[in-house]
Amino acid sequence: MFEGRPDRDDEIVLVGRSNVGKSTIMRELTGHSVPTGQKPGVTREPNHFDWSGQSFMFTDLPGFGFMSGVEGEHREAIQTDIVHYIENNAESILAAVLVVDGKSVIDIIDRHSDRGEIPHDVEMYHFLEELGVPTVVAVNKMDKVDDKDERLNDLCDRLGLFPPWQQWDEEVIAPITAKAGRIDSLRTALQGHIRDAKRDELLQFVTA
Ligand SMILES: Nc1nc2c(ncn2[C@@H]2O[C@H](COP(=O)(O)OP(=O)(O)OP(=O)(O)O)[C@@H](O)[C@H]2O)c(=O)[nH]1
Repeated sequence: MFEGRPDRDDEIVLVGRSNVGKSTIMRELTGHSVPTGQKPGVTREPNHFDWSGQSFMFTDLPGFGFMSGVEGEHREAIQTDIVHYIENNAESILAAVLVVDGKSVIDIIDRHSDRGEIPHDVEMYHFLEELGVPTVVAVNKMDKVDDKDERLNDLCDRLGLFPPWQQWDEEVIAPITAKAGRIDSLRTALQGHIRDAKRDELLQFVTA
């Protein structure tokens, strides 16, 4: 099990396959320097970061899926820990960011579907939906994608969202290039979810 969660009322979690750019996004969002690198699986334990001036924290969860040098069994255990972490802290999670690699996400999803498996990204998206955690899908590495609209429509299709993707823009689907600091759509989506969550909290307070 993961240990040492700081005592914060609210948090935003980042999940995604290894090497999709979660650490890079975290650095862009919070300004904190985190280990990033070519080697998949750099993040094995949750990393918690404060967002300057905010009362909540960001939690970068370990990458799931393939990790070089990590045995299948250990990989499974990390995945179980991720699911438990989200379940146990669902009450305090304001929003989740599911990060995917825009360049490879459709190929990876389809490869697993073709084998009769449920792709991790799709499973995670539905898991978060079932828990009622507002989720933004950050489609990273868009600098490597030529056919942006087609790719994003395909992704909507695989996640069970009706295309065109533009109707989910800045709420569910956020195309970004974290490496170049282009994450505005993610910021906008998160701000919207934080506002909604805070509004619900205040509503509960006045109706209690
Ligand atoms: N082309 C491109 N590369 C990117 C982008 N964002 C991140 N990368 C690169 O992708 C690689 C992985 O980035 P990380 O931020 O370490 O990924 P991670 O998801 O934290 O990886 P794990 O720690 O393995 O889970 C690095 O080489 C980054 O420079 C992007 O927007 N475009």
